[in-house]
Amino acid sequence: MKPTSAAPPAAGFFITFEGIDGAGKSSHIEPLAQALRAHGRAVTLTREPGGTPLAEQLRSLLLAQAMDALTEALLLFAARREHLLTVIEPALAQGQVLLCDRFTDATFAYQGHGRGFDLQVLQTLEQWVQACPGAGVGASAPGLRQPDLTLWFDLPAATAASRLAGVRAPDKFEAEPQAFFERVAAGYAARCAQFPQRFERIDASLPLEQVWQQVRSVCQRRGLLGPA
Ligand SMILES: Nc1ncnc2c1ncn2[C@@H]1O[C@H](COP(=O)(O)OP(=O)(O)OP(=O)(O)O)[C@@H](O)[C@H]1O
Ligand SMILES: Cc1cn([C@H]2C[C@H](O)[C@@H](COP(=O)(O)O)O2)c(=O)[nH]c1=O
Repeated sequence: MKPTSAAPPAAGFFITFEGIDGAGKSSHIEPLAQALRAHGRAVTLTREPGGTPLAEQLRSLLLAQAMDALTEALLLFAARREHLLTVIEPALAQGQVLLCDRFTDATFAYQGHGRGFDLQVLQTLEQWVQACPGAGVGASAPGLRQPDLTLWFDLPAATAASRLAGVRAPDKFEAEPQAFFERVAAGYAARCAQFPQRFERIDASLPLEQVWQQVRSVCQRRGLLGPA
C-alpha cells in the first residue's frame, strides 16, 4: 500500500491572555486569531469568567455584585469548570488553538494578591477544577489542565487607569483603587517568576503596533506562526 503523505493532525494548544484591566489584552486577541487562521490553524476564541451561557450568567453576577471573597472564588471556579468541560477541552481535543482572555492566573492575581485571599485554598480549587482526563500528558502535574502559553501584558497600574478613563463605565473590579491593581500586577509578576516556561512578558506600555510585534514574535518563536 502507498504511504500517505498527509501531515499528522495538529495538537491542541492553549494560550491565555493575562494582565490588569486596561493592559491591552483584548486589542490583540482577534488579530492573533486571524494570524493563526491565516497560518492554517483552527482557532477558538473565548474568555473568563464566561465562554458558555451558564458561565456568562456567573460573569454578570461576578462583575456587578459585591460578595464575600470565598463566594467570589467559588463562582469563578464554578464558571471555569463549566467552561473547561464544554468549550476548552473539546476544542483542544480537536487540535484547535484555544485563545482565552484570562484564566486561573487571573484568580491568583486578583483574588489572591489583589484581595489577599488564601493562595493555598486557590491552589486546592485549581487542582479540583482543572483535573481533566485529556490534560497534562508529560507535564509536571499529569491530568491538570494548564495553559501551554500565557501572554502577560505588563503595564503600570497608573497607565492602565489613564487608558481606561472615560472609555466605559467601570465594573466592580475596574472600580477598585489603583493600589488594588498594583497588588494584582505584583501577583502577575510572581506568577511569571513561578512559571517561566509558559509565561511570556509583553511590554504593554509600548504603542499598539510594537505590542503586536512582541505577540507575533513570541508565537513565531514557539512555532505557532511562520515568519511575517
Ligand atoms: N498599546 C496601547 N497604547 C495605547 N492605548 C492602548 C494600547 N493597547 C490598548 N489601548 C487602549 O487601551 C484601552 C484598553 O485596552 P483593551 O480593552 O485592549 O485592554 P484589556 O486588557 O482587554 O482590558 P480589560 O481587561 O479591562 O477588558 C482601549 O481603549 C485600547 O484602545
Ligand atoms: C478570570 C478572572 C477575572 N477576574 C476579573 C478581572 C476583570 O476585572 C474581570 C473580567 O473582565 P474583562 O474585561 O473580561 O477582563 O474579572 C477576576 O477577578 N478573577 C478571575 O479569575
